[in-house]
Amino acid sequence: MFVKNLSFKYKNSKREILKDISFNLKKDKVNVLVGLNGTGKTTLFDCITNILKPNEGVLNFPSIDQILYLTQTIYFSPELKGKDFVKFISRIDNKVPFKFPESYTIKMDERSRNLFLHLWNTKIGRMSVGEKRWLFITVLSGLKRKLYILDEPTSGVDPSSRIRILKNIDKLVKDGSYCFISTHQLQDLSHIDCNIIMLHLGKVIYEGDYYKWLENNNTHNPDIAFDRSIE
Ligand SMILES: Nc1ncnc2c1ncn2[C@@H]1O[C@H](COP(=O)(O)OP(=O)(O)OP(=O)(O)O)[C@@H](O)[C@H]1O
Repeated sequence: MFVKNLSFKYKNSKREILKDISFNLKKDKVNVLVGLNGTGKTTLFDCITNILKPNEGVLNFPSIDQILYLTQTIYFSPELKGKDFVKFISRIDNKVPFKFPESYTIKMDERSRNLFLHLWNTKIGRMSVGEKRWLFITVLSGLKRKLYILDEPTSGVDPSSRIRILKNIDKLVKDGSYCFISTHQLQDLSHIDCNIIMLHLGKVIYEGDYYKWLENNNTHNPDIAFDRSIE
C-alpha cells in the first residue's frame, strides 16, 4: 500500500495542503502519521478513503469495503446504549449479534471486561469521551479488514486505556492487517512497534523506524524529536 506524488488543495483555499508526497505503509508495523495541528493528517486519510479527491497522485490501497476508517468524531445517537452500538457494528458484516455481553468479553482482561459490561447498558450520551472512544475502537477493531485507518484513536483517553487501545492495534498488525493511525501522544509509541511518517508543511519529512527517528534527533524523548524535526 503506498502513496505516490500526491498533491491536494481544498477548492476554497489557496494553500496546497499536501505537496507531491510519497510513502509506503509497512505491513509488519503500526504506521503512525505525526505532524502539527492543521498539517493535513485528516486530509490525507480522507484522500486515501476517497472522501476527498486528490489533485494529483497515485493511491494504492484496498477498495473502501476493505478499509475501516475511524474518524475523529463519529456520531451515534446519545439516547442509544452501548449494546445498541455493539449490535449495530456486528450487523455490518452480517453477523448475528450475541445476546449477552459476556460473549464479547471472553478474550478481554479483567479491567476491559468490567468496563465493557458497564458500558453495555450505559447511554452513549452519558459515556465520557474516553469511554466512548475505547468502546468504539474495541468493537470496530473486531471487524476484519485489510486496512484500519484510525484518526487519533487515543485522544482524550486515560493512559492505561491508551496502552490497551495501542496493544489492540498492534494485534491487528500481528494478525495480518495494515494499520495507519495518527496521534499527538508520541510517548505512547514506545509500547508498539511502529513506522513513523511525519508530515510538515505539506511534505513527508521523515519516514522510518521510531527509534531511528529518536536517534537522528539525539534524544530519547519523542516530543523533543518532534520539535527538533520541524526546526
Ligand atoms: N473543508 C476545508 N476547506 C478548507 N480548508 C480545510 C478544510 N478542512 C480542513 N482544512 C484545512 O486544511 C488544513 C489541514 O487540516 P487537517 O484537518 O487535515 O489537519 P490535521 O493534521 O488532521 O490537524 P489536527 O492534528 O489538528 O487534527 C488545516 O489548515 C485546515 O484548516
